[in-house]
Amino acid sequence: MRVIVALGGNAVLRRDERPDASTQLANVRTAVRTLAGLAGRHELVITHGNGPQVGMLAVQSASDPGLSRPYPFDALGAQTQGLLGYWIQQALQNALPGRQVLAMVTQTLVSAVDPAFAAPSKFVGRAYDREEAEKLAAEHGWTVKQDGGQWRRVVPSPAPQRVVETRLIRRMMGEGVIVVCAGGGGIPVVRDERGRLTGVEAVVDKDLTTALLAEALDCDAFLALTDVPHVLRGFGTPAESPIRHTTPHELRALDFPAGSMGPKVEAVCRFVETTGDMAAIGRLDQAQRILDGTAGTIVTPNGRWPLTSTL
Ligand SMILES: Nc1ncnc2c1ncn2[C@@H]1O[C@H](COP(=O)(O)OP(=O)(O)O)[C@@H](O)[C@H]1O
Ligand SMILES: NC(=O)OP(=O)(O)O
Repeated sequence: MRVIVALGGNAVLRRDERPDASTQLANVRTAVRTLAGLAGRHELVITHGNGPQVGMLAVQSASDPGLSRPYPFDALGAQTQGLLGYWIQQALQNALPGRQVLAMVTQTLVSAVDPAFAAPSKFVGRAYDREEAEKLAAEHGWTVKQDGGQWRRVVPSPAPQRVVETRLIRRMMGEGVIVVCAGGGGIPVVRDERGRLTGVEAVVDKDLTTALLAEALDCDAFLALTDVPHVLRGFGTPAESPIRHTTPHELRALDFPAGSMGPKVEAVCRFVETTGDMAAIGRLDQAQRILDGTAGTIVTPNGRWPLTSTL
């Protein structure tokens, strides 16, 4: 099977952890144990989040007295692709001697007139209490929003339209290379009327970009891997219960929070609706069990996995 895996931000940096390089690298090495197992059985493409990291770089840039203005988010997104791509690539090379691994810097095309530019929604960086968040917002001109019990900065997150380097990713896969790409949803760029690309101030949702790429690369399965074993019905209520096997239709009838589970559910539904293949949301360390059908929230056109006829 050709499998695309979107590695959640939580896999690299948990909310309760300090963002030291050593902590993130240790988490990447743990994540890669699972990914290396998948690569032994399947053709694998890996994408990853960058919310915590891109927010941290933005804070550093905003507080640098030597700069006349902070670095724009396309540049910060490129930095996170380089850093996380490097860690993932090296950990995979060490885990899979003899396999070719390539972390690519990739751009994601968005529309310059996407309404998301006027309505920031993507959480980046660490969480603050309300007072601190509002103080930082006033100081730096940020928009902040509530994320669970805390507050975080939000930035525009336009819809991904195409991964610019899709053909090159496909070519590398054809050579047997394990490709790491579309990190942080890809560096957001727009194309002008002369075909030239320019970066824009945004952070694209990595699950939505992964769905797009999964389709463009003819993947058989799309796994959105995070820190929860299932999507929960009634999340946060006493009646919450895991959704195990489902359809896009059933999932779309439920409500999910915009900053976290919402885009994941939207991404897996789109992939299944467009391709008729399988997508799933679940815990990173259960990735192979998800593909076997014994873990995670598995989404297929008829709610069955492995796919069987309903006739
Ligand atoms: N209905 C739900 N079922 C399960 N988790 C949910 C649900 N709604 C929100 N969440 C939250 O979504 C989080 C995963 O989303 P997110 O933090 O964006 O993941 P990642 O950064 O790993 O991609 C979970 O840790 C959980 O707190
Ligand atoms: N860019 C992005 O979607 O990052 P997270 O998954 O870390 O939020």
